[in-house]
Amino acid sequence: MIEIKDIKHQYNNNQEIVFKDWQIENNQQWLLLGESGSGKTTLLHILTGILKPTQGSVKINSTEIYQLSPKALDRFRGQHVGIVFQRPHLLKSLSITENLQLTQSLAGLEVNTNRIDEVLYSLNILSKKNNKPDQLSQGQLQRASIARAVLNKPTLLIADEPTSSLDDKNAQAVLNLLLEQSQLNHTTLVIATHDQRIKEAFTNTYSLS
Ligand SMILES: Nc1ncnc2c1ncn2[C@@H]1O[C@H](COP(=O)(O)OP(=O)(O)OP(=O)(O)O)[C@@H](O)[C@H]1O
Repeated sequence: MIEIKDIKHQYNNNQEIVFKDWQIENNQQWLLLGESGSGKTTLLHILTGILKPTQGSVKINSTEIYQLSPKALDRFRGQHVGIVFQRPHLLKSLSITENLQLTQSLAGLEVNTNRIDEVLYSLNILSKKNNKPDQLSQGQLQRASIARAVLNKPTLLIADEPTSSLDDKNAQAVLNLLLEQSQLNHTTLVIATHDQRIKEAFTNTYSLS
């Protein structure tokens, strides 16, 4: 289970942002909704261990993540949190497989090429495993970034505005991939968006006002 409690955050002297408590059961799929500037990215950063809030607690599988040392938190994030960014952010000088091997090593896990092949196969890009990122199409790159996010079977899979720059057909395809991959890997999915088109696929929503 993932739980946030009594969270408030204040950037410098700006107005404090208050987040209502949130409990997410394992394997649920949630939308995080909110207008521009309401705090979606801030909350995602707090949830993923990137930004320590001014107040409050975040528990992932009963670990209070902000009570971990910085090193332990890095490792915990590598093993328990997968993030799909708006842009892929893969290392250009490495092949897709090498990028994924790095994702395993940085999380303190053994390199497991069978697992890498399995994930690439499930996302239909196994044939690109030895290619560098600039040899992939945009759609294939997005699949590679989803592969990286689910590789270590994280407890929590987060996607920040994954569809906002896509046309209807591609937005639907990416949404389907995220839903499918979260089920396949038994991972809780949280998608932050203000994209009205994808609301129908979700029954669980957390709204920021
Ligand atoms: N590093 C920062 N320093 C100061 N203020 C910040 C910082 N990051 C965000 N803010 C402010 O915090 C508030 C919430 O920002 P946040 O980026 O979380 O919103 P958002 O809902 O993700 O917006 P969008 O949908 O436009 O990306 C905004 O008022 C923003 O100006």
